[in-house]
Formats: sequence, structure tokens, C-alpha cells
Amino acid sequence: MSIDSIPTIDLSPFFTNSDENGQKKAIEIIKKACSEYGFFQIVNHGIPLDLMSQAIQLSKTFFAFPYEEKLKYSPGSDAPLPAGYRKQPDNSPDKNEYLLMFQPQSGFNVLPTNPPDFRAAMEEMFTYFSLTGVLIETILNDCLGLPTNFLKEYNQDRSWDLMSAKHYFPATETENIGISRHEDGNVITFIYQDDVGGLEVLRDGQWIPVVPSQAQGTLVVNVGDVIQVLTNKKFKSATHRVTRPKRKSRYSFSYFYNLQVDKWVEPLPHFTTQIGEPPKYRGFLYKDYLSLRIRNKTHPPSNPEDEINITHYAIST
Ligand SMILES: O=C(O)CCC(=O)C(=O)O
Ligand SMILES: [Fe+2]
Repeated sequence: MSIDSIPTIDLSPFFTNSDENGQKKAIEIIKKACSEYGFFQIVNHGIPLDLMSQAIQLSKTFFAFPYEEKLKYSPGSDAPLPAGYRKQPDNSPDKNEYLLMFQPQSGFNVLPTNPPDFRAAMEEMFTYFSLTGVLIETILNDCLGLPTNFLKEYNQDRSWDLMSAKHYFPATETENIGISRHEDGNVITFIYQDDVGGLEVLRDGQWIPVVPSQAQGTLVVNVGDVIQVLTNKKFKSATHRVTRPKRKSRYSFSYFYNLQVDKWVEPLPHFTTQIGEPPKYRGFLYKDYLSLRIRNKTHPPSNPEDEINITHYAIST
């Protein structure tokens, strides 16, 4: 497959009820992209373009502040995840700093008051992203031929969704990794990247760049491990990474459409018993998987290849 094969889907048919044909076409392309790639891009997704570019602009202003200023927004100690400002530790292979938030009404958020409009823009982005998540989840439900609203009923609680604004430092002479290779553990991830580039997807052993098109408000969508397990690997959670160019900072927003942590995750009967396929994963409690992933970061194994990922639950055949 060639570089331009990460498809971009126009979602406008889903905002005008009458365009069933347009919806069908989009669903076909998304279905193919999820089973081959686990990655696709969307435009006309309903998030206002001026909000998106304003949010990136404000994030640039925020990250340009002195470190001490940014540290004022360090995460509170009671939060289940570090909501607030963090810089990756110096020994981490990931060279970025970020601002992480839960849904706007969460009591855990520590959001900057400076630049003045940043907090409102982050909250508004969050709200729009969560609507996009519901829409894409509904589309995936259709692509998979699941009963109407199946995924929606399985995944109703938005209080574990996360959004991060990230700033990647320019590459040095000796290293250029921004985020090392990984798969996302959640349900669906959305990425809005600036025009610098650097996001890459692994396909057939090759790193394929996801070419940015910020002006169109293009969002990258990637399927996470939860979908991969539920569908018994019919849909792929793609391996991806971020590399950094020299002399340029890179800014992005990621939205992690997540799952309530007490949920049980296992291959659905639709993709196993009902079609005579053996399950490829054993079931697990989502929070147990999250703890193992957090442990990768707090107690990194000496060999990065030993980091725990979804293959931890794989059933060998
Ligand atoms: O910043 C990006 O483009 C991607 C970030 C990412 O892969 C992640 O946060 O999981
Ligand atoms: Fe990721």
C-alpha cells in the first residue's frame, strides 16, 4: 500500500439525515481502514475549525511560558491520572510536555488561567471531541454489524475520557523520538496535529507518515486496544509513534475516548462463538490493564520490548 492510503473520510453525510448513500460509502471506507490499518482521518466532523486553530495557538502560548509558571498547574495528588501540566522525566524516551484533562466538570482538572482564553478553549474542544467520539463509535457499531446502540450501551460513561495538549521539543543531533512506538489502550483516539508532521503508523514493517492537513481541520482517528479485543482483532489497534523534526516544536491535541474502568473487556460472541472463531484474548477488567500500562511508565522494564501491552492477554494458538 502506498503512503496516501490512510483514507480521509468526509463526515458531512452524517450531519444531514437524508444522505444515506453518502453515509453508506463512508461506512464502507471506515470498515476497510479499520480492518487493514486501524487508522483513518476525518473532515467535516462538526468541530469548528476556528476553535481548533485557536486552541493550538493558545497551547503554543502556554507552553512558551517559563517552566516555573507551567509548574503552577501541576496535577493534584488525589487524581487517578496526572490531570494538569507535566513534562516527561529526562530519562523517558518520550520528549514532550503536556497538559492533561478529564471532562470539564471533573473535580480533578488543573487548567491554566493564563493565557486567559485557554481554559475555555480546552473545555470546548473536550466537549466537541466527546460528541465526535459518540458519532465514530456509532459508525464503528454499524461497520461491525453489531445490534443498534450496542457499543453505546456498553460504553456510556464519559468520566474516564481524557484530552491532552502536547508540545514536542525539537529533535537533537542524536535523537528524534517524540513518543516511542505504542498502541493506544483505550477505545478510540482522535489526534489533531499541527503542520509540522511526525506522526507515523506501522504497516507491514514500514513506518507510514500521517501527513498533516491542519487547515482542513483534519482529525486522525485510531482504533484502540479495547476495540481490537472486543472485535477479536477484526479491527486493528495500530502501532504508531511520533518523531520530531530538527529546529521545530510540534503541537497536537489528543482525545482518548475511553471506557469506564470497572468494565469487563473480552472478545464479543459476534466475533467468536457466533462465527465459529476461537477467542484471541482472555477477558480482563479494564482497570487491571490500565494499571499494568501505568506501571510501564512508573517502573519501566530495562528492555523496552518487555513493556506490557495487549498481547499480555493474548491466547496463543
Ligand atoms: O501527538 C500525536 O500526534 C500522537 C500522540 C499519541 O500517539 C498518544 O498520545 O497516544
Ligand atoms: Fe497514541
